[in-house]
Formats: sequence, structure tokens, C-alpha cells
Amino acid sequence: MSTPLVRLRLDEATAKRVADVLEDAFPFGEASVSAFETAKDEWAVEVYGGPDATAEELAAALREALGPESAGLRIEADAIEEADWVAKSLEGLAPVPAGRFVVYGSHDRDKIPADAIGIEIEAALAFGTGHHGTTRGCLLALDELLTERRFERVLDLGAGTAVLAIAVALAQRGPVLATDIDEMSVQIAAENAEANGAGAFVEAVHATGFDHPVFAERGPFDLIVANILAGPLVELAPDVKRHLAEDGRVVLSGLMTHEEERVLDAYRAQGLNLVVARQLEGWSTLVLAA
Ligand SMILES: C[S@@+](CC[C@H](N)C(=O)[O-])C[C@H]1O[C@@H](n2cnc3c(N)ncnc32)[C@H](O)[C@@H]1O
Repeated sequence: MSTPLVRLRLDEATAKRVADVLEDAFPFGEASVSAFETAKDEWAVEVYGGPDATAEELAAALREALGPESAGLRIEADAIEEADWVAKSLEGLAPVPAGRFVVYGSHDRDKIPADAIGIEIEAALAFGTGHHGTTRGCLLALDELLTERRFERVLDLGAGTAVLAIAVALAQRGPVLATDIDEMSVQIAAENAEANGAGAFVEAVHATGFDHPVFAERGPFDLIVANILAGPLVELAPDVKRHLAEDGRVVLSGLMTHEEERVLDAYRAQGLNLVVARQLEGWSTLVLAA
């Protein structure tokens, strides 16, 4: 399977303006748009489409959305094979610091400060290398929450590489349940936990829904972190609330900034309220409290 990607390289002001236009033009589910700095004074806007469109069709839709402005822009269309996805995002990227955590590839092992909590993640078929704004947003939120208190029962829902589960496990030296609907991610999560010395703390489980008995067995959770997408996060709101302990905290990411209100409404309806929101590269991370 492949994902169509269209990339534009721009200056900062144009990138932000173009990203706004494209976010309005491509409603959630059709594509996801992000604008970010690639190097000093160089910006990119990336648009990832769903698997049903080709990169050329996505590029044509993008030109139409931008109108005459598209004429002067360099537009690259590409299709990312699933197997290349994480490897591509790791290419040439440096270790990612986020609060006390640093996520890095093995080639940078000797560059990690002694006082940091290093999380070594290799390119694989699971999402979560730390380079994405959503993962980084979650790590920053977790860093702050774990400074305030200890969370005994922790759930990483949609664990991917288990980068977040490993971060919590290493910071607290305590258990974390890491689940994913994708079987291969679960296997990679378990391997990563082991490789990072968190194998005894991280329990990686393949669970396609909250009807899996492990949630009732390990919960209710004092902390639930879910970096998924706005649509599933909205649908999961009642389940998340049901498995959250009294005075629990929830960290949500994977939503674009313009989707914040929609997601918040779903969680407010469950009695969960916003504590803090952080925006990185067009993505939002929300911390909610019961
Ligand atoms: C964006 S990745 C996040 C990975 C990692 N937690 C991070 O922050 O980098 C989302 C992950 O959630 C999984 N996922 C998607 N929908 C899910 C659901 N309803 N329940 C559990 N996992 C889900 C995907 O398979 C994928 O591995």
C-alpha cells in the first residue's frame, strides 16, 4: 500500500498561508496538511492523501485549491510505500529532544546527553520516531505531567513504536500498557521496549477495540495517552472516559489544530476538560483532566 504525498518548498509566510488555504480545501479524512521548518529559513508544506488517490490526483486537487498562486510554486508529487514511511521520516534527521526525553536512531547513540532519558527507535514499519509534531507534542506533555505526579496505571493507546510507552516506563520505572490495532506495530513496540531496557514495564498488546479484556484487567488508568487521528479520537471519547480513573489525565494528539474544537467537544461531553493545548507544526496535543 502507498500513501500519496505532495510537498511544496516555500518561505515561512507563504508556507503558513498556503497551509491555511489547503486545510480549508481538504476536509478531515481527505488529506492531512502540515507546515514545518526544514532548515533555517526554509519551510515545507506537506499534504498526505488517503490511499484511494494517486499523488498526481492529489497534486491536481492542490493546484485547483490554490488557484493562480500555484503557478509560481514548486510542487513535488510522490507516493510513499508503507515500508519506506518511517525510514523516509528518519532520513538525515538528528536526535529529537522533548523535555527530558531524547528520541534518536542508533547512529546517534553517542550524542545523547548523560542526563537525558534516551529512547532509541529504529526505522521500521511502525509510526513514532519522535520527529513528528504529534509524537513530540505528546512527549512534552508527558514530561510536564510526570514532573507533577506519578501515574500508577498508564495506557498508551495506538502505541506504534511504543515511543511514548517507553518514555513513561523509563521516567517512572513503572508499568505501561501499550496497545495498537496494527499487529506489526505491537511486535515492533515489544522489541523497542526490550531494546530500551523497558521490556519489564511495557506490556504490548494487539487490541482492536476496548472490548479486549486487557483494558478492564489493567485499568482504570490514571493516565491515557492516545496519538491517533481526530475521527477515531472523537469516537473513542466514551471508552476513554469509561477506562479513566478518578482524577486521571488524558493526552490526545494526532489532530490538526483546526480539529481541536471538534475533539474537545466530544471529551467535554464526557466530563473531561482541557488543561493545556500545544500546537506543533499544525498538529495539536491536548491534555485533559477528569
Ligand atoms: C500516529 S501513530 C502514533 C504512534 C506513537 N504513539 C507516537 O505517538 O508516535 C497512531 C497509531 O495508532 C494506531 N491506531 C489507529 N487507530 C487506533 C485505535 N482505534 N485504537 C488503537 N490504536 C489505533 C495505529 O495503528 C498507529 O500505530
